[in-house]
Amino acid sequence: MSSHTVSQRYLSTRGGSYDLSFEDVVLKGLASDGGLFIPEEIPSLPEDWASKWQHLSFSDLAYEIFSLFISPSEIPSEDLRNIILRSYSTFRTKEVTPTVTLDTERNIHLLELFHGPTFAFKDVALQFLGNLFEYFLVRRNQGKVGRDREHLTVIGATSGDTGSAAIYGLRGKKDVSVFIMHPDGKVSPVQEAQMTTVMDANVHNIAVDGTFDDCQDFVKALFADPEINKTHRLAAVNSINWARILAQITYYFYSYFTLINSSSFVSGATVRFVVPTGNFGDILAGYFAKRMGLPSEKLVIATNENDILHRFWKTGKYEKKPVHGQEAEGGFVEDGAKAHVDGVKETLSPAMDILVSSNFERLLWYLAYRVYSSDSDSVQQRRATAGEHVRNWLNELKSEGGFHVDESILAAASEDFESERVSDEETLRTIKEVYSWPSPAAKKTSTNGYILDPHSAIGIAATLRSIERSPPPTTHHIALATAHPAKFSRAVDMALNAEKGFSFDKVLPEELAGLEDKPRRLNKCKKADGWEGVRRMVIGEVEAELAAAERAGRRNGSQSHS
Ligand SMILES: Cc1ncc(COP(=O)(O)O)c(C=O)c1O
Ligand SMILES: N[C@@H](CCOP(=O)(O)O)C(=O)O
Repeated sequence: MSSHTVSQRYLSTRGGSYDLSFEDVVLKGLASDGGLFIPEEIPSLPEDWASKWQHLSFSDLAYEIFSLFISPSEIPSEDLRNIILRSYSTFRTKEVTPTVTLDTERNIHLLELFHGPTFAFKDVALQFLGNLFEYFLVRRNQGKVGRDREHLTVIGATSGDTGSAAIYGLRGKKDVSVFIMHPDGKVSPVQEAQMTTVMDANVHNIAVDGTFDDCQDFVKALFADPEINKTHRLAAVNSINWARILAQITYYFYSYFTLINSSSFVSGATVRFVVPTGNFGDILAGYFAKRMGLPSEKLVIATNENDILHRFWKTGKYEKKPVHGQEAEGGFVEDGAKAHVDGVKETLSPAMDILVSSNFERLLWYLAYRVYSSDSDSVQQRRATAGEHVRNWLNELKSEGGFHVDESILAAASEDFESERVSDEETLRTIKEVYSWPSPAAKKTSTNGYILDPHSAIGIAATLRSIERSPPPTTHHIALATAHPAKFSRAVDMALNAEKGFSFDKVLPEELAGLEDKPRRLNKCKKADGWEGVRRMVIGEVEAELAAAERAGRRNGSQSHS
């Protein structure tokens, strides 16, 4: 796929092929058969990529990567460049996603992904996606007024970070309403305040008395519902949306270049990325980067105690509920003192309290494509076979609560990935330990040591285990720091409150100070009312919002976008 042919088309992981363009899949989110969109081809890198891209800025690099997937016939180059520049101008550092060194001896680096508006990695993709939605809508709505204007109803589920990043990416944008469901009381206080203190009329928060998985199920049910799809154009902000994955590919390349441009990197050394994982979106972007040609020896999945992915890599079984007492790397899966809600354990890394990882379906398709087709099959046959396997696995997950893959699939999965499960206890220990490291990264902070958020700490704990298998000096580990510690005061305080000179106030950026005291707007929804209850709420609120916008003359097409 070159940047100057027509844009490539997209397939569904469940076997459908709808001949859709990039714009179609971005606006549609989920395929009609319930599957996730994947590009027909994973583009390979231009021959001179390493020398040509090595010193590019983050935005220029993003442009080069996105251009391999989006042709100028869909988004003219100048427009794509502008969207990218606008998206990353909101970040607090010039590098957008800097990589810092935590341990010079052991070659441990941290890819800091929390310098965007909401202090989490989601900003990298959601600032871009927000501007992309706006771009497509402006183009589609030219010259249209009132109810003729296309209006997007964005629906998302969050365990805390996607919600705020989506809200900040979409607040105040014309022709878009955004509805974010979060599990009531299960996101951190800062995350909840970030979402619910945004007063723009197009932002709607819904607290569901269930888990993140319940919210994610509601999203998928709404996308599958013919009734709301007839009257509303639904769009997705979760990583089911292909644009989320695409945008996350950039920082794997950018971090790789930061590392090889540094004096600590010796030619021929290998790189491993370690990724705190829940919904499997972030690490899937790393998989695409690797498949495109980025030299990363392994991708290490780091889960918290909600370890469905880790259990898969150990056993080949993808099962919602762990068997009580089942053996797992790093300990036993057992109830302990904390609550289990519908199979999800509440941990100190709440953004990863996820039972079923939605993007895993995309990887399953690639594994089935590779393992189950023979060279004599046509590409169409191979795609159909992969889709059929994914459909069967997902049906089994729905009906039986799990499925089992054979050894060849597990072996293929293990070629690119390893996995680790990290307990709460180890998370706290890691935050404390890293705080005491005299690292180059610590020197750049205003605190006495480098402070990890609990999700990033899971990445470092997994890194320390991965180092035993793949030690320095030949291997460098880049662990992804997915959120700023200020978002997760509970874990950070628990780990560091006994440390001399530590005070949480020093961690809190001015943008987040006082947020929790601001007025809030939020609706509540009972899990028992099901996705139909959410549907009623969404339809009612969109109607009220559009009527108010019409009364205020905001749907006449003349007002510029924020
Ligand atoms: C802070 C943080 N770390 C890690 C993750 C896991 O990322 P993914 O769901 O893409 O696997 C999330 C949520 O998704 C998160 O919010
Ligand atoms: N951890 C996420 C969960 C949703 O994941 P997504 O990447 O699919 O949007 C969150 O913080 O909301």
